[in-house]
Amino acid sequence: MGNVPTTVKHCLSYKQIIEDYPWLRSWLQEEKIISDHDYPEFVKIVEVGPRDGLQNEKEIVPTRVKIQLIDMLSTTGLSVIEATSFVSSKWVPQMADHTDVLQGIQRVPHVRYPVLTPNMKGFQDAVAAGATEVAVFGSASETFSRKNINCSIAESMLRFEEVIRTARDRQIPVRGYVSCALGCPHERHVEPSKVAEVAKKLYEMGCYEISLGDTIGVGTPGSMFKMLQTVMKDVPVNALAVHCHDTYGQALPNILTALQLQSC
Ligand SMILES: CC(C)(COP(=O)([O-])OP(=O)([O-])OC[C@H]1O[C@@H](n2cnc3c(N)ncnc32)[C@H](O)[C@@H]1OP(=O)([O-])[O-])[C@@H](O)C(=O)NCCC(=O)NCCSC(=O)C[C@@](C)(O)CC(=O)[O-]
Repeated sequence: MGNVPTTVKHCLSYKQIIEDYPWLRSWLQEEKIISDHDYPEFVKIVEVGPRDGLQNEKEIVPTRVKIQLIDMLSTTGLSVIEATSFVSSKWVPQMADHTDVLQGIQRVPHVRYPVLTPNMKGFQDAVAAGATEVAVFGSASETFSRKNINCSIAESMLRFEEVIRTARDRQIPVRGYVSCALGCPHERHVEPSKVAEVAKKLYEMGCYEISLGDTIGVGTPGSMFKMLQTVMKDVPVNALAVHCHDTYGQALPNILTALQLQSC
């Protein structure tokens, strides 16, 4: 079989391979590389545009436009819309109107509107503004952690632990992000084992879902496959999500790879 397994593992679509080489199906199933279904029957989309998109706009988008955007998104059938972030306005002035945004939107029943909270101050401000779901955001890269949230990975875990514990007491669900899951703007390569370590900590602390972020969009189907296979040993696959930036046009192939792994 030569190096077929490696080829297969890094291919975008197993469906095509099985059509071309039907005899491979049983081997792929035995190796748990595919299941009977090629994709999960249900895919949840967490819309992050109002937060992750608008936080990067050079010109600050007016609050009323943000509210209008979220209200329009609420009518599309999405079940989760990340609305804003309660971070320092000195660091991210684009999100300084977080309270007005959260209080200005028309909440639609069955749509959830989580917000980012990096520490207890962010959490308390978010709850005071009416947040009913929050997300903490860590990193698998030490340098990115310091540059993004001004603390080491270890320190961030202590901050998040307090946020998660307090949120649990108030029955507020917490989602967790791991940035730089497929590469870092400063350290370049990030070991999948480091991603798994941070993801596992967040999961064990009580995050109901861990979103693995390809923060700078350098991932490929191959690196996504390898990283997810490692993380899936430590965190149940049904508690994992991917967050793929499209910097080099690889977001959709990377998401497709993740979906195929999810259905294995
Ligand atoms: C995390 C902090 C707040 C720490 O900021 P810090 O400066 O280290 O905080 P500090 O504890 O030293 O406090 C300094 C000042 O900040 C204030 N402060 C302290 N906390 C808050 C808060 N929550 N909200 C508002 N103000 C806050 C605090 O009150 C104080 O005010 P001062 O006394 O100087 O007037 C800061 O580093 C920060 O805001 N960073 C911005 C991080 C950020 O928003 N990054 C972008 C989102 S992450 C991302 O995009 C990745 C993701 C999630 O999308 C996934 C992916 O793509 O991979």
